Amino acid sequence: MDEQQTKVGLSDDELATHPTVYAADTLKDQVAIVSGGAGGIGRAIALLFARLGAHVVLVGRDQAKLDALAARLGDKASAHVADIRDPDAVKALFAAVWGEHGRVDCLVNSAGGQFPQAAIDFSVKGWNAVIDTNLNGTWYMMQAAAQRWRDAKHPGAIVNIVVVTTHGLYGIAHSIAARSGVIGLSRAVAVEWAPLDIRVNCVAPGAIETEGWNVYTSEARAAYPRSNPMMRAGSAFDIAEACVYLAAPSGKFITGETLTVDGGGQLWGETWTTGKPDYFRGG
Ligand SMILES: CCC/C=C/C(=O)SCCNC(=O)CCNC(=O)[C@H](O)C(C)(C)COP(=O)([O-])OP(=O)([O-])OC[C@H]1O[C@@H](n2cnc3c(N)ncnc32)[C@H](O)[C@@H]1OP(=O)([O-])[O-]
Ligand SMILES: NC(=O)C1=CN([C@@H]2O[C@H](COP(=O)(O)OP(=O)(O)OC[C@H]3O[C@@H](n4cnc5c(N)ncnc54)[C@H](OP(=O)(O)O)[C@@H]3O)[C@@H](O)[C@H]2O)C=CC1
Repeated sequence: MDEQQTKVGLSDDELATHPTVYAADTLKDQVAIVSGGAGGIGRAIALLFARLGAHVVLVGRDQAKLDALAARLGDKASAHVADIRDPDAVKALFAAVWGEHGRVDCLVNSAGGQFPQAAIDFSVKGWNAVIDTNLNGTWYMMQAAAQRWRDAKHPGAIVNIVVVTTHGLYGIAHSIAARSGVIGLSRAVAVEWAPLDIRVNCVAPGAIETEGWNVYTSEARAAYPRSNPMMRAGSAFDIAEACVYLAAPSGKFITGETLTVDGGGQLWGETWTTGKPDYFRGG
């Protein structure tokens, strides 16, 4: 953890007024569950989905954080505390939301994260914490959403926020493993759940400036904007618009796909979350 716990990324006011390509009624009357909904990327998603007409159910572990954002959004949002790693809590969440709204149209899984560390030093507990959060937790949410949609004969769309697993992100091998699992899982159930009219896609963000970056040192963070050919970081709003694209009718013929939003970082550039080892500096 860095000593500098600074505010990074766009403010709520900036997110709420950022120009968008989408029409104001794109998600009219829909209900969207957003895990990690009060986090950096999740709150951008929540603010945009609400702007486009959806009611957003914000999910996380911190009631006060969720309540603060829900208060800002008024009747466009509600706050539900749940740890996605607890399958019973996840079931209770879906029961409560269906009971309250009688529908869910979309699930965005943005809850997740990891700590940066050389893989060779991972403890069993640390490995399990990251796999449990990012793979198991995401799965509990996906399955609970799909079971409800099947039982109600209601169509649905899932968008899983993952990381770029192909190239260029070092120091978080546990998370790469978990997210590769989510991408594979999404491709598998995209087929199994097509008969249920459920689409499942992923968004893989590159370096997106959010408060989530506070788990990295200032040295590592300073290099992130130079980790792609655009030579800048992306914003949480870029990810929010990608999620709308996949969740809304614009994505109606897309399933099992991973949309990478990384300024080309998977093609050129490297991200060392633990600092670049001398070995790779050349010389
Ligand atoms: C461009 C860059 C890419 C950016 C990508 C992003 O995602 S940005 C957004 C990123 N946002 C985020 O990543 C935020 C979300 N991240 C998190 O909530 C946590 O990182 C979590 C996913 C591990 C969950 O943790 P949790 O709630 O389960 O609990 P816990 O904290 O108690 O840890 C459990 C165990 O893990 C181990 N361990 C943990 N830290 C370290 C460490 N520094 N060192 C070594 N090991 C560590 C340790 O074994 C610990 O147990 P111990 O030894 O304490 O008994
Ligand atoms: N920012 C970036 O550059 C990138 C981010 N990502 C991924 O995008 C997603 C969102 O990241 P970002 O918004 O930046 O990070 P944040 O840390 O800001 O947000 C993550 C959110 O997840 C919630 N969360 C974590 N664990 C749990 C849990 N067990 N149950 C419920 N909620 C949980 C946290 O809320 P609380 O702690 O209150 O429960 C937090 O609000 C993450 O999966 C991240 O790894 C991927 C690539 C790059």
